Amino acid sequence: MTDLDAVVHGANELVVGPAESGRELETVEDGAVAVVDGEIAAVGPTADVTREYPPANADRAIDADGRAVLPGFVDPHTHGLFAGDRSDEFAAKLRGKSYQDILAEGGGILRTVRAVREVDDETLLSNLLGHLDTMLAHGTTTVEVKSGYGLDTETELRMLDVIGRADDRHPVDVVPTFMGAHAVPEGRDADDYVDEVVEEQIPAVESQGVAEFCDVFCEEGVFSVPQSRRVLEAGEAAGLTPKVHAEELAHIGGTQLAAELGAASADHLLHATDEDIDAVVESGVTPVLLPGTAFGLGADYADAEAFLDAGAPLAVATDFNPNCHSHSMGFAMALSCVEMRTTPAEALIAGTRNAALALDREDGRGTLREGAPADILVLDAPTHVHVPYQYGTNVVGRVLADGRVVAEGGSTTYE
Ligand SMILES: N=CN[C@@H](CCC(=O)O)C(=O)O
Ligand SMILES: [Zn+2]
Repeated sequence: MTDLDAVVHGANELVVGPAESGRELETVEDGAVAVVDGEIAAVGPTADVTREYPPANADRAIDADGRAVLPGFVDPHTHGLFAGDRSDEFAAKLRGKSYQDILAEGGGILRTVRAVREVDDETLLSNLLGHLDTMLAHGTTTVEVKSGYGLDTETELRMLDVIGRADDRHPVDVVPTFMGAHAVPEGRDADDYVDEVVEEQIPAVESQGVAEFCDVFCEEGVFSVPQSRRVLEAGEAAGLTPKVHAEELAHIGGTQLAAELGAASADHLLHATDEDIDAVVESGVTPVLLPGTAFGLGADYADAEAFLDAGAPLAVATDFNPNCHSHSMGFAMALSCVEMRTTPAEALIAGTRNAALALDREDGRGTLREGAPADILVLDAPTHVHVPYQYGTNVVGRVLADGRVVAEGGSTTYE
């Protein structure tokens, strides 16, 4: 006998996933979804789904009662594991200090590195679990988390170990990325540090099997394109799929590097050119835009429309980190609409199915199609438009991860 985990029925609007065009949504009016063994078993009109899967037979029957039902949000770019407090830098930026000034004075990433090296693993784990709870209550069911606040072999491995432990313990699916090349440690030369990343850190990460992706901060004054290429090629040889922080503060060619290496994603892209956009489309790299970062930096936003018009599977992420302290994909989608002029449907696709593509997830994640993991949101609102429309408000009423209710009314409920 199959185990009918859940039936969610009576949705005013059930979002199945992107329609053929990639920019519009396939939705069902008065929709329902049935979950068997943690996966979507059926999706369609309530009358059809409940005929085959009667809610009375389910472990959990949820009457959406005229609300919207969506796929769980996928956040494909965060630095969600850290220690310390950098709220004073937020205030300093408001007084005119730049992100680069702060980093050059030993603040920013380097300050978080000092804080992470000082605390024990249990503190790191409890910090991350707390952030995952907040993300989950805001509808995120899959999140990528990078290392990169260790900048030495021991601490990078500690971070990846904690990320793995958090994934084992928490209902959010956590995808681990190694980012030893996040900054040049204090007192070190960039080339010399790249040698360490390539010769020591990557082999250690490979031998522990603790990361899936390898990312690099390819940026003026941080790692050049040749240095980034060395890191990413060594990562690839160790089985780590490349990702690139590209053209965030200046244009130096990180996007072309991502295209050349067939990276899973190129992220930030505030200064991407038309040639860069063509290159990501031709090479199948997923562009990940981080509007929360532009918001916090007071920078110009990336040109989302140009990526969409070129046919790219545009993704958005929170970039949650001490410099961009937002856990909320809903806020990222609101900025996507208001500041980058995407439609609410494009923003939702960017934060669900396309975000899953940026993490190389081909299991239907980010959709409610048959066979996909049953990560389901029931909003406290009638349509997906309310996610960006009610900016600053958490409209996620209930969250199911793998078919189990794990958050309700803004709080987690899992055991
Ligand atoms: N730009 C590099 N890394 C992060 C910021 C990390 C930090 O400031 O701690 C980003 O993606 O925005
Ligand atoms: Zn980042």
